[in-house]
Amino acid sequence: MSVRVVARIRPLLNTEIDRDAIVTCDGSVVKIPNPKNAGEEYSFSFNNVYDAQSTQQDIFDGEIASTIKHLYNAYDVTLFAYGVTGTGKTHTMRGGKSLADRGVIPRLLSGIYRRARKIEKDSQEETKVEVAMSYYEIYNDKVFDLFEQPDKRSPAGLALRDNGGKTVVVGLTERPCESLKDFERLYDQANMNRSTSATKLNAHSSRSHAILCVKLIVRKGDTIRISTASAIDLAGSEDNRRTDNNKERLVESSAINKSLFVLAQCVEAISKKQARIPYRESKMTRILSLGQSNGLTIMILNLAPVRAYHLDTLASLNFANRTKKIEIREAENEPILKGPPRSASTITGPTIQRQALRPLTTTAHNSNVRAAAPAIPEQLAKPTKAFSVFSDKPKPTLTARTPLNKPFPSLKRKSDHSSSISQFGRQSNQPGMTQSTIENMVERKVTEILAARALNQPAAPAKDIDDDVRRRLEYLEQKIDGQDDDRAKGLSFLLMAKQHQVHGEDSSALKMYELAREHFPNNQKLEAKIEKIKARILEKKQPHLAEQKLASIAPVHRSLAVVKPLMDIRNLMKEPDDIYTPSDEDEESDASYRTNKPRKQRRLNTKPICIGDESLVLQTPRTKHLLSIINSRDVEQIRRLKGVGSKKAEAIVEALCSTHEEEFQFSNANIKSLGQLSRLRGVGQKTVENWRTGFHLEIDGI
Ligand SMILES: Nc1ncnc2c1ncn2[C@@H]1O[C@H](COP(=O)(O)OP(=O)(O)OP(=O)(O)O)[C@@H](O)[C@H]1O
Repeated sequence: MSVRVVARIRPLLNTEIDRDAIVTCDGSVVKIPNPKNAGEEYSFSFNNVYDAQSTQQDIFDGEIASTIKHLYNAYDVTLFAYGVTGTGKTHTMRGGKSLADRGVIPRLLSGIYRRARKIEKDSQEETKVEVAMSYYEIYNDKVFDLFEQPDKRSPAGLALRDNGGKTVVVGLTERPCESLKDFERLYDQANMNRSTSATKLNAHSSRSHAILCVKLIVRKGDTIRISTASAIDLAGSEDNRRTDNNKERLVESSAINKSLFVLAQCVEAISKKQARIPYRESKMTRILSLGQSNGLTIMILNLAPVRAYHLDTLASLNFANRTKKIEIREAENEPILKGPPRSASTITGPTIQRQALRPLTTTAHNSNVRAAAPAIPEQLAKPTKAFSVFSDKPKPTLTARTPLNKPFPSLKRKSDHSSSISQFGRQSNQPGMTQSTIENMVERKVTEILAARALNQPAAPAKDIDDDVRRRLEYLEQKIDGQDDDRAKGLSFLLMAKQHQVHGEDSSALKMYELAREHFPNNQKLEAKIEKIKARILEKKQPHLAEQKLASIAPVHRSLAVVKPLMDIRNLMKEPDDIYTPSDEDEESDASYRTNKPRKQRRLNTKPICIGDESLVLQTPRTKHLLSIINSRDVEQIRRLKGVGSKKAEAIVEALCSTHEEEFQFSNANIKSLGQLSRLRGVGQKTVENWRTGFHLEIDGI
């Protein structure tokens, strides 16, 4: 099933006037004029469109009410509101205080409790339903628990971890909610902790993405079924040229724009079937993992009807158009069979519970049926990416199942879920899984798990360098490990600056470059960049200056001057960072290995240190650990590296011990670098990179 995308056009606000309205709808099609040619109209078709007269009840009845029964059938549900700032996302998701104004979240909860009471009553209390919630926000790319007051938050926020292919927030509070009243009290209280402020475009603008997770637990006899409804109110993108934002607002808004930019890139990559989807480039996209979760996903595209939003609205419509092509596999969560008596219920315990790791919109908690399958490690339940993309051509089967203007079709539960294949979680739904595929999968997972465990063992100390050098290396490594907060901040300003530049927002880009300045003092490239942008802004303000400048250029160079800005933009898109040049100290040794360039000789204490044929360069903990595994010559350890079976491990050890391997005749034939390792018989660069990245370092951002 594809992501269901519905649009909602908000009414005109008091400050807006009728004749400025440019967005209209016709059935399930949104229409908007071409900004360059008012006579031409663009049409965007969605699963449904709600016009300005639509009420909160209409949206709930049309889109959300039907998801309640899917939740009770153990499907996860993800709802998210997307749109420019001030288009009505919070109004749609949360809404106002009066009964009629309540948004989809309180209505969803109300429906969940109503059904719970009915199920409990009909089963004469044999079936029990419990509800728990967690609620957090992503503010300036940091995750904060909304059950914690802002002044008590740790400035670094909560960490994200990958757990069996799912992104989890570490240390999030989960609270049981026994009744709708309970929920409303907690929800209102948590919303007070949300980061909002007045901007020029919205008096109560949300400055963060808010993610509410409602966990539904249905116990019947020995079976427990858990599903999660995630409701996400994304912060709105905004054009800083229109907002007059001050420095703080500008930083917030750049973080919001950056995450939405990454989200758009993810959707673009998915729709182009690219192998790499840049989920990890922002916390929001990591958490949302659009297209990766099972169950139902509904995106509500909020639109303002007026001309002031013209270009933004077009951008949103284009984004939504691509999003609707993402296909998500529908899969219900497996039941958990009750094992030995539970020591304490996860829900009915003390009022506040801390979770070490918890899945967000995902199904991990259900995918292991331990009583039935004790021999399989639980990490095997890690899912593969579950998305595929439709082509633009409509597929008849899909149209039949997801007709326009119709809520979700009913989802049939598959009857063979308890077969042995179901131990593999989402994989169990894939048709045509042969025994050997399963075995390969098991082997791969076991290898990954063992490699991850191996990584947690302390690295073998390098015996072949003197203490002084080791101390120096350790100091430098610590510096890199700590990611030098200041530098990281500077880099994020640079990234934001570039994003603004790509969008042609020179003034905002300039502000960002200026903010980066204090983190990279005396950086000549940065200073030059700032000067260049200043000149460009001036040129825009005083075009005659630009004309004079152009006139003074020889004709052959003139065309280049016109082409150059375009090339600049292309280069910007290509190059991750052209300003920050890492110093010798913090450059990873792996860089030269990856680019195949001749290794730069690096200096520590001005003295080059040579071991064997290579200069000693800094190695990341990951690289060091990989080399220590290889140099152990232990088949058991090497076998655990990604993609290495017993046979390959033996061949590697043989190559290492071979007297013909002249490359490794130094220092007891230990491998000193990734480059050297890649030249080992039967290895190669790709394999090395695979091994290196195959480790599951449970460190945020790696
Ligand atoms: N359907 C609607 N009916 C009536 N008023 C609406 C509707 N949608 C939005 N509004 C009003 O428009 C204003 C902006 O809405 P809202 O705060 O929900 O926008 P938003 O998209 O969440 O903005 P931001 O991203 O800045 O948080 C509010 O005053 C809200 O009450």
